Amino acid sequence: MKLSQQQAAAVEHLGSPALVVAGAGSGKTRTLTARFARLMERNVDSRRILAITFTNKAAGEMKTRLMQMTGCLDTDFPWVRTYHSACYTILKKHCTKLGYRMPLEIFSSYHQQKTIKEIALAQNIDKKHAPAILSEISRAKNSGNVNKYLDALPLITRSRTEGIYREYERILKEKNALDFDNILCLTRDLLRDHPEVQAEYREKFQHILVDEYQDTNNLQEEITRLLLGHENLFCVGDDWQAVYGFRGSNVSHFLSFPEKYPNARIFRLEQNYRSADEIVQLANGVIGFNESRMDKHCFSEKKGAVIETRTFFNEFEEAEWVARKIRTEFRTGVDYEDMVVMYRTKALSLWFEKALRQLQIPYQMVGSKGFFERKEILDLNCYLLAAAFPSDDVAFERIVNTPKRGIGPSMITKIAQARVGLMSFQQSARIMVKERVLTKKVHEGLTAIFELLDAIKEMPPALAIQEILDRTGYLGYLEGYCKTPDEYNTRKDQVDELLHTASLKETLHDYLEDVNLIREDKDDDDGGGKGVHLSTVHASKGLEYQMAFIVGLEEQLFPHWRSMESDHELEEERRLMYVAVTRAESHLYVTSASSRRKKRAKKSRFFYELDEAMDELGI
Ligand SMILES: Nc1ncnc2c1ncn2[C@@H]1O[C@H](COP(=O)(O)OP(=O)(O)OP(=O)(O)O)[C@@H](O)[C@H]1O
Ligand SMILES: [Mg+2]
Repeated sequence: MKLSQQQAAAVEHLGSPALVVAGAGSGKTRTLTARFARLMERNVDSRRILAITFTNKAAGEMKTRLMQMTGCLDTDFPWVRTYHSACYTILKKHCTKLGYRMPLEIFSSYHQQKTIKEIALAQNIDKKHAPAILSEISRAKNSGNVNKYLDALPLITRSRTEGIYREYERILKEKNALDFDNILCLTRDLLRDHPEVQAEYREKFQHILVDEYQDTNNLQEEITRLLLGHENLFCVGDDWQAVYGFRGSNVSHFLSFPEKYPNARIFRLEQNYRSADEIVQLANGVIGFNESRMDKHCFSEKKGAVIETRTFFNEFEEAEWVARKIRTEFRTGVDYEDMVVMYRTKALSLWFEKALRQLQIPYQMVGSKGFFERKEILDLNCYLLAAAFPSDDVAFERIVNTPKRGIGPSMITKIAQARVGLMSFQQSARIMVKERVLTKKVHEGLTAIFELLDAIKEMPPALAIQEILDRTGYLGYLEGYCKTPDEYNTRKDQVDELLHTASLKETLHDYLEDVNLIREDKDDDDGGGKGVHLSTVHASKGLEYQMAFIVGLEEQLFPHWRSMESDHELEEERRLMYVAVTRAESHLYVTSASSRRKKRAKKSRFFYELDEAMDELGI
């Protein structure tokens, strides 16, 4: 792999922690990957290098790259992972030390929300607060110090959040379950409180490499420090691209690297190898509107970008223009996979999906956490969960009357009331079936469910799903549920997709583990699909495309209304804009609509800033 002098210097550096600070497209990820391969040449065992990526997709790409470079196999790189995935592997091995047992269940966001709502109900708190409370809890955990975080909340929010938090954690523990944040929390506890475990991993990981370091949160930082038994830490990042502050990431870890590691070497890369210089300069112009930022010089030797800003009458015209443009460019030889349509919020994707479909242009959604949250996918996965984890009340409650079997809410209450001690819904229902205390219809319905759950428990996941479909007549039910044949076809396609995903795993537990780790990885896609990418800006991080469309550039949308109150948040939005612009290699189109959902829409301040920067650059 070709490297510049600066990149090579970073790759070769040994003997102290190192940080590569550089703008987008300057080859940070490439440098990190090259360093991995170089360490192998120096006889470091690839299994003893921990390389942290931001998404599962990025981990996959890095592994593929490494395989090409070294001729090794996928399995030779077991520790090229996201924080969550690496921590989960550590936890699985040692969870008994924390009072858990295998198999662990990972709570999906559906499970989290249901559980929080129920607790809120029991504590007389309006369940409409549940989502806010859940994200507060999540931020508290990722802050690294829950109590301190809660203490700093306004009194009312605090008492409400704290009460729910404690009960929520109790339930998780009782169910031997984790949520996504607990994967990190518990790994930290494990490493902190169990010196022998810490020693094991300190000895194991001879080198630690971290990509996208600017978006590390406190907990991840703490885990990294606990794992680091030496000075072989290599981080790369760009403070201009810190865009996860809203989720508790803390760019100060990045900025204070030199203080934390006084003997650290700082490397800077200035040349952008991705984009044409006009795009690089435009991106610099955009970020220039932010007050707080490190200074960086970025340039590119490539010239001749196409940059265009456009405003349309409404969202339909905007989407139609984008779709037509995509078709025209495709005809001139640009592959669909080299094009991306980026938006600030996922809700915007609809219009573009529709316009692309109309022109029969293939597309794929990047970062659509939607898949595992779709009704049909949740239904089927909850069957699998209920089979694998009889204590999972959320899953059992969802499937017990889906498809309808005459087991309505009052019956569910009855089952719930019959529980004693730590008994789960499912256990309670099983006892009622055994004791024959139910009406004929309910008895038969439950019996059928239990026969099904018992049958699929040991099956490979794809077979298990097929069995569920066959025995419950699920597709017939789904057809009745859908309002149009079109909707049914889409949902049916998702079920096929699920069968395919499931067929890649051998055991039910492997499958569920994977689903839950990926499901929560909000920036993942199903990988390898064909077509134009549709993506949130967040999910586009680290990726590159010949041609990029940034759409919906209107006030309230981008910057997002929730982030318009403080300068601090507004700057994060502007960094997001910087991320978006720097995805483009040679073509950049930026669009807005004057009216959206029949309401007047105001052009985004970023739109004007872009125009201003373009004027200055004479583009
Ligand atoms: N020395 C080089 N010579 C040629 N191409 C390079 C070189 N370094 C990087 N590239 C290419 O430039 C592009 C951007 O590199 P990379 O994705 O590693 O940048 P990055 O700094 O990680 O970007 P981002 O900040 O967006 O994550 C890639 O296509 C990469 O292969
Ligand atoms: Mg990168």
